Amino acid sequence: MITIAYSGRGFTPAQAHAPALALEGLTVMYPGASRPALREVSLSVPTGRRVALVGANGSGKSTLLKAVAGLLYPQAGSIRIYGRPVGACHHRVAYLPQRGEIDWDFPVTVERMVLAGRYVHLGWLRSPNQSDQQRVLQVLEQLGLADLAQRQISQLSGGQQQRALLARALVQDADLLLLDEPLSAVDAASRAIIAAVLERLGQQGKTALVATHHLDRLEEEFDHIFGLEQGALTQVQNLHASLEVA
Ligand SMILES: Nc1ncnc2c1ncn2[C@@H]1O[C@H](COP(=O)(O)OP(=O)(O)OP(=O)(O)O)[C@@H](O)[C@H]1O
Repeated sequence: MITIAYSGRGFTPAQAHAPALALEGLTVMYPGASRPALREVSLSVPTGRRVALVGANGSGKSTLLKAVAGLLYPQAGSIRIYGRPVGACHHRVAYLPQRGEIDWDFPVTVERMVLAGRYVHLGWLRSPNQSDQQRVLQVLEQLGLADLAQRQISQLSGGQQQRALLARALVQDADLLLLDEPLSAVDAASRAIIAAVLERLGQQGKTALVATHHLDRLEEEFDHIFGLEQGALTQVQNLHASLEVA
């Protein structure tokens, strides 16, 4: 057994040498659907890798991320995160939903929205303290959002909204990041910022699974590609010969 430190309520054991994520025969069916949205998907993501999840609309990318985030209950198969079942280490997993799933008219500032990413570390009794605030400001700075901290989220552009969502996921200081279309609606400058963030996460030993339709720079921005077609895994590609997909 090993333990991985995190900046919140203590330590949670991770299984020694376990991959960041391991799916075995994962099958998900939405109520009333005629066929599964995910069909017996098995894959393994080693720690510290950036993985692109690609596929046409409706191929199951969001469903896979939601299942790993614990938002959907699979009909069959297993999900292991650092060797543990979903929910055993929820503070370690940060999920960035598609931009369209957020109510951007909700009256809250960018800073408050991003601060919500720290709540997983607070528990019932602790309010955000100065170090939580500092972490938020640091990430806002990193993502070029510091000047917008006090702006209402309804007043952000699409690309700024996308960066605010990423900021909320980053302040969680999770080890596994599940990012659903973080590159949608972003311009070249925002994309460069997000790519730099992903690279840094990899250097810090963090793992990112990213659903994306942006296929032009996969080789520069990711270590592996997983392809989905109608809910089935069709492609596993190792972009860097020196790396091995488990
Ligand atoms: N809440 C839901 N209820 C019923 N069916 C759903 C639901 N969400 C998704 N589906 C179906 O599950 C399948 C996979 O959808 P999913 O959103 O995972 O695809 P995706 O690859 O993320 O698509 P996109 O690229 O458009 O985001 C599709 O056939 C979709 O219609």
